[in-house]
Amino acid sequence: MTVAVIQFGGSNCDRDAVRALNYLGIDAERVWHEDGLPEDTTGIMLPGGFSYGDYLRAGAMAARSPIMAEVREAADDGVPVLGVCNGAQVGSESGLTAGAFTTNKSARFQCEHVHLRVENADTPWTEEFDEGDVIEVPIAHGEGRFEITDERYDELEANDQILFRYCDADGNLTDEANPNGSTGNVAGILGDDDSVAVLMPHPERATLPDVGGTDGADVLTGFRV
Ligand SMILES: NC(=O)CC[C@H](N)C(=O)O
Repeated sequence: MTVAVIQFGGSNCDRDAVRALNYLGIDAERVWHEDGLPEDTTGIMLPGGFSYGDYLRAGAMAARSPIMAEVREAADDGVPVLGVCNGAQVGSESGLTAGAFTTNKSARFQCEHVHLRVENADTPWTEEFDEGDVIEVPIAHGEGRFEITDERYDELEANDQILFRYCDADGNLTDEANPNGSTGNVAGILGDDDSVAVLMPHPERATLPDVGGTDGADVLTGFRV
């Protein structure tokens, strides 16, 4: 079982991701996007960073790398795919998931710890949790505000595709707890299949006990399924 952590020019969380996955006993390796997916790929992580300097829109250029067609094919075959932060932006820009991540309401880069409420605990990424559980993980982004049409938002809700929402420490969905102004406090969503997920917060930065919190570990274990 090997998780391919795909590195684009400007990715900067690929090493952290491999380290966090390895710490959990999950085999993972960095894969340069031009090299294509290795044969033995059993999971795919799109890591955080600033692919192509976030030019045009964050994730827009990486989404057009030929490897993303392979990622889509693998996702269609049921290979788990997790996009984190810039990886979430790449996932949404490539159509793996709905909506878009746009400039934070503050118009600033924000680096802070946030609380997330588990909205759907019946997915590979959240099966260690119960619905309504609150976890604490870091965010670090300038373009993390989730935007989507009302119609598509209703579809996401109806299909249980909302994975995490920003909340306060008690699980309340307040405006103050929504760091970037995301529609419906949405922090993470599922693709058409629950084996595909994207989220703006960084579970890999909350996995190793010595770097501040371990609440993200149980998200990454989704790759074990
Ligand atoms: N940590 C990251 O992945 C950075 C996210 C992103 N490129 C932004 O600032 O919006």
